Amino acid sequence: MKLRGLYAITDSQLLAGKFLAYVEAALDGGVTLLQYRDKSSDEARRLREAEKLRELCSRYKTQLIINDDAELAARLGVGVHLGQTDGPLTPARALLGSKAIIGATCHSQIELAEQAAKEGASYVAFGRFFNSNTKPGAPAATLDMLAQARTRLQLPICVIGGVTLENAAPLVAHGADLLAVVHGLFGADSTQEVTRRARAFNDLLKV
Ligand SMILES: Cc1ncc(COP(=O)(O)OP(=O)(O)O)c(N)n1
Ligand SMILES: Cc1nc(C(=O)O)sc1CCOP(=O)(O)O
Ligand SMILES: [Mg+2]
Repeated sequence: MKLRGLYAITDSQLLAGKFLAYVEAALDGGVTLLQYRDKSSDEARRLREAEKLRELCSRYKTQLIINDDAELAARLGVGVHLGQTDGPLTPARALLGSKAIIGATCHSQIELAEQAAKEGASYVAFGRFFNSNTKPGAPAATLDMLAQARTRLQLPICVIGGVTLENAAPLVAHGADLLAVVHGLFGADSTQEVTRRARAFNDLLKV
């Protein structure tokens, strides 16, 4: 499967009180990957919420990705996204199997992406491209770096960090396959607006 489209990422604070309604609204508009990102240490809640998301994703034929936690991903039979300090890719690939989607954070370093490709990543993620409400301190990445990465890498490229409908077009023009978005998607006043945004992000990626 070609990984291209909207990559929706959940945020427990932003989605408090409307978690499943907003996620379903996004899925309704079209989501290629949905990442469950919860930085709390409440493991029971994480398992409960991830199970609900797996059910929703299966209904909408969307792939679920768990942030940070390869064991939870293995327990649910879904994919995982690992940052540079979240554990190595090779054992995660062995744990999850050859078909699982495994993503790797590469900040703005193409060498990290080449290494991730060798270790079995399914996609590589670069960022942060713009100011991010969700992760203001993430290291910055540039469009020039993205264009260079596109010429050097065969893997799908994901971009992240402050991505909105207003600023995403140049990212696509410079080689992005997956637009990873928290606020630019879920920071909306209604479920209808979430669905509209999801459709509009996907339109930007149609070739
Ligand atoms: C698609 C995607 N790209 C990058 C990240 C960031 O991962 P990481 O650097 O491990 O930071 P946290 O998200 O764990 O705070 C991501 N989650 N998803
Ligand atoms: C989780 C995350 N990682 C980033 C990185 O650059 O690695 S930026 C980021 C937050 C993305 O949320 P928003 O779309 O609200 O900016
Ligand atoms: Mg992480």
